[in-house]
Amino acid sequence: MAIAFKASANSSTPQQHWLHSTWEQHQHGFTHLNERKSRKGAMVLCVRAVSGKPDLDFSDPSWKQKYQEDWNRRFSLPHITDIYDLKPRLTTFSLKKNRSEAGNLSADMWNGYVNKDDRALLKVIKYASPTSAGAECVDPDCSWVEHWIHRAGPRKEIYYEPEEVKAAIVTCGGLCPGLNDVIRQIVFTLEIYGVKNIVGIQFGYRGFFEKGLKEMPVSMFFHIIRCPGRLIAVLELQFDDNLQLSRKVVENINLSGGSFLGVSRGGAKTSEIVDSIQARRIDMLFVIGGNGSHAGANAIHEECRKRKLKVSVVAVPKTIDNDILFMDKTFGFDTAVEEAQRAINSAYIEARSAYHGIGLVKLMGRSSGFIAMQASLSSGQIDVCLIPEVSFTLDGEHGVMRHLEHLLVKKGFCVVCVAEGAGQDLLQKSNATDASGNVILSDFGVHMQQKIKKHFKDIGVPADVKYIDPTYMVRACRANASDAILCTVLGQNAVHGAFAGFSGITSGICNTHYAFLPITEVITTPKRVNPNSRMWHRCLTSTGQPDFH
Ligand SMILES: Nc1ncnc2c1ncn2[C@@H]1O[C@H](COP(=O)(O)OP(=O)(O)O)[C@@H](O)[C@H]1O
Ligand SMILES: O=P(O)(O)OC[C@H]1O[C@](O)(COP(=O)(O)O)[C@@H](O)[C@@H]1O
Ligand SMILES: [Mg+2]
Repeated sequence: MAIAFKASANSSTPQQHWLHSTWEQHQHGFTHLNERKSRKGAMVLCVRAVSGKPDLDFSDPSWKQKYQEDWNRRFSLPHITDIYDLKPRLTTFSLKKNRSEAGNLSADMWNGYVNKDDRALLKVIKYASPTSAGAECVDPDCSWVEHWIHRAGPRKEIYYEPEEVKAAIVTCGGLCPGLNDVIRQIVFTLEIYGVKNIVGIQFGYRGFFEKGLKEMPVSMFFHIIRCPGRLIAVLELQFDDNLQLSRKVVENINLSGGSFLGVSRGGAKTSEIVDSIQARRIDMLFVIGGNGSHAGANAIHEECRKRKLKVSVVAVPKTIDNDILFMDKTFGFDTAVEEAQRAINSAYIEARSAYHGIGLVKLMGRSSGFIAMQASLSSGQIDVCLIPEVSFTLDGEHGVMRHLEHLLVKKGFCVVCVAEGAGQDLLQKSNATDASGNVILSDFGVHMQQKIKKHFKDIGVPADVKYIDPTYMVRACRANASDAILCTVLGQNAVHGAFAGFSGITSGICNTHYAFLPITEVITTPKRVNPNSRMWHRCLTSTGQPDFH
């Protein structure tokens, strides 16, 4: 496909405008309803939250139009034609196989492609008041404002010649159930377009430049070994530079957890990565990762633009923490919640069977308590759930300890679930970070265990504390059915996005619809549990716990 550069490249990061972040403030409960009440009254502070940006003037009759224009601009998808004069060609992705008719349309008219102007609404509730549970308002009157996002899926026209494409896949950050399902679907879909040159990058971004880590076309064997009472399939990988990723190679990788390509933290050297992309002549890069990986993917996308490389960088959000903005959920989260049930159930059984038993479970979630909240809700066995988004006190009349005393009197036992990032304000801070720059948290689970033991000893009440920290067990496993389906759609859509010519985008499920979003918009801050949301209130209803203040 012939390429001509445009005279002036568009600015590719439409962001940081006057309205930026108001939506996030609301979506993530930065103004806790109780805090608002106790300080100035709910109405006043909610308004303060949305009008935090000085340029947001609601007395301007055209504020809504300006807001929506700004929104549409922010959520427009960066495209390779922003820097190239490039004509599309008809897609090679055919939906018409063996199809004679679809609904009322003749076979000729029906094509099943997503129109480039198709949009989905991100939010569908009209809140009557800023005090409504979970209200996400733009202005003090909670006016109805449409937030449109782009629909994902195959387009009729594409911007790459499939036979000339070299596509690369990389998985970064921590493990997450479903990584292999996404890799597999990306490979399948690329092949259906007609791509023959597909490679895997080993062990995250460092696979681009670290010596000894080559592109990863591999051979794969399953060995069956027999343990007492059961058969275990062990995946053995053999590295061979001459093989390509193909349907045959990845066909069964979804049967095991982890990442077929390997993952790692750190090693985000954008310039070296793009050197490597250039040297390897990669046209499409699929980055499967969380917030950090997305920031890296966007930096790669920007650098490719700067160097005027025709490369589509498309991300797929992965994280068991479910902490990516705008997404209904990220793949792996459901599975992690399901796995967490085992730990909670064991803690319940231990506590229930002991005299004054107290079960304590710590679950992953460094900045967001979604896993702890959902696992508490789904298990129905939790009496107290503590998450990073909601502050609490341990001591005193309204503290957690007093409530545990009360539970022992009332029920004879209790079970507590804490998120990894909870109660950090009660612990000594460490300045340590991991290789990716994520802060290493103090261990609240261990602190809580010691605290409970000491408290009951001090007051002379026997308490049998059983602490369970399942750590990696909630994520080092195969995706469940619901996550496997999500992975399938997201992986396929990522390929559709790349062929449609987008770059610097991610593929997600938002308000039940599959969508493409600019990466810049999803990485502004981690998504967090909104303490004013119905879901958190449901969790409180279920546990029966009071406010610990
Ligand atoms: N702000 C950033 N810009 C560029 N790359 C980043 C950034 N933050 C993290 N990365 C890189 O992304 C990769 C994954 O990040 P990490 O935070 O470990 O996991 P996750 O993607 O799951 O959040 C790492 O290689 C890391 O170096
Ligand atoms: O020990 P590791 O591998 O760094 O992983 C721990 C972290 O992984 C997480 O699951 C999040 O990982 P990601 O950010 O990679 O999705 C956190 O909940 C937890 O703090
Ligand atoms: Mg992260």
